[in-house]
Amino acid sequence: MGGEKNSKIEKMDPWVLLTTLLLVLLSVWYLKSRYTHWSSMGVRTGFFLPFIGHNFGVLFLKNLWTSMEMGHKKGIEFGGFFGIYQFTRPQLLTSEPDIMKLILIKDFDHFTDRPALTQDRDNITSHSIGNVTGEEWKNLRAIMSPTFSSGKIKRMFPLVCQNADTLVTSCLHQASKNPALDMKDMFGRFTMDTIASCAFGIDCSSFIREKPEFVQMAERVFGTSSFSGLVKVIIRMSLPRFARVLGISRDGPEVDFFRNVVEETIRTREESGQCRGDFLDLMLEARHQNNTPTTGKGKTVLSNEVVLAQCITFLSAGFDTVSSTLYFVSHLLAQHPDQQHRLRQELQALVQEEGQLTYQGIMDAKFLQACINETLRLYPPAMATTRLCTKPYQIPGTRIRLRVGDEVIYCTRGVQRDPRFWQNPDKFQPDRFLPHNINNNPITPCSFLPFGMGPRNCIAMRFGLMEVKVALSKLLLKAELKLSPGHENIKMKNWSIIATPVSESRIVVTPIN
Ligand code: HEM
Repeated sequence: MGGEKNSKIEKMDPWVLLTTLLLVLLSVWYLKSRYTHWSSMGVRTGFFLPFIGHNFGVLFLKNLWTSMEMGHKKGIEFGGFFGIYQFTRPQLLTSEPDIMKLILIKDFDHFTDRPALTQDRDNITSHSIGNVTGEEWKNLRAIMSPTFSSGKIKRMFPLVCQNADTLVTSCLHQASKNPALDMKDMFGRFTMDTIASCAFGIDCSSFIREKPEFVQMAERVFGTSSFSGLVKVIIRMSLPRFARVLGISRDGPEVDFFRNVVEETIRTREESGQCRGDFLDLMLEARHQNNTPTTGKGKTVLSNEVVLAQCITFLSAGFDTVSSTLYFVSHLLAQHPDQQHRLRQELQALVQEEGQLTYQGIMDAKFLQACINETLRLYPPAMATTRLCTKPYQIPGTRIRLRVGDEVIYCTRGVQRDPRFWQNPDKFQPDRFLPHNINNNPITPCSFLPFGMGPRNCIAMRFGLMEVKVALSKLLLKAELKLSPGHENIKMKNWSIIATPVSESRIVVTPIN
């Protein structure tokens, strides 16, 4: 047998042998040059596999948030920095708020971009404010920011109240048959109706109609809440050419559906001059202002295609974040009836004072804000904050030199439960966010950042908070929330990029007389 093998090798074409040897040597050289990136700067990496890098963690760990928390702990164990390879792409995880403060705020001009979800310019997402880079992002953010000012958000208060009233009526109606309601589903419908109304200018009526077309198409946009969705995102981000070959970076039919909706609405509004005060109106207003900046190519930034990209972004960035937060806060209040009682008293006092819930009353309510902050600390919907190095950067006090394209990751969930910055980090204690407690015990900068931080934070923070505050307040004024047997603990989807409760997450809703 051995002799047969030797004779096979002897018979091999010397060119084949030479090419194989060359390929092996090239692979070794390539891997060595790739995988010494962090060790050459003294950053520890722990165990990883050639070509796959640290991605094996995603395959063997139970869920995404555990991997985030482990990453944060590794960062602490390794002296503040954990060098990661996403396949061969280097990512630097830091566990230190001081470093993140430099990256997100002080030295932001070196980190203006976020790793793009897709680099394919044919994909509508590539025009999204969350994805565009450099000057294009600066221009777009400058145009869009006024759209999210408190004055403009206030104009949308009645639209949000209308949808919250429908949510409460539907909850009470369903609770009269079975009080253990699937609140993930109810909050999902409220959020969907609100985005449909505020971003697309249409009435979705998802409480009345079973799965309207808008909802079916929106669900395709949220394809990231499964394991396969997560794998697609990783491939799109790390291996864009491969993603193109596989056809997973192309727009799906849902984009055509939303394009038709947006173009039709724009046409109707331009013809009729009708205004609803929603995001679409505000973007059209910005477009019609003479001073609309242009891109380097002389194209208007807010073309129909760009407006469509932002509407789809509001849908993807604003759906799970808001509906999950509503679920988490309701669950935590059902778990802590004393805190629920305190919050209801604050809301009842507001109504007594003003005769009804007002925008200002809700936005100024201190204990309401504290309960939501504490929920967002324990369950931040976006589990990590990421930035891309856009200008070479030496991290002060270290040997770490970041090159253009290197990625920095910070585990929001890890730092927000880090005992170095929070007492009783896993306990729900809204009081820690009351103004007098913050004055006595200030929050470490960058240890609480559910909406990100710095110039590229969540542009819609005020709007998202308003949605959560309005829906929660209206619900608590009409109903008591209690834990449902079998649903005592929050169960989360394992592979959703946005922290999301599993389907059929129930809470008992009892009307208050
Ligand atoms: C509770 C609700 C929400 C939470 C916790 C949340 C959280 C976040 C976070 C963590 C980021 C990244 C920030 C950073 O990198 O520093 C972000 C960005 C963003 N969010 Fe939100 N978000 C919420 C609601 C919304 C809503 C309702 C919308 C749209 C209507 C929205 C639109 C966006 C957009 C467009 C960006 C990208 C901004 C940019 O790159 O300039 N978010 N959000």
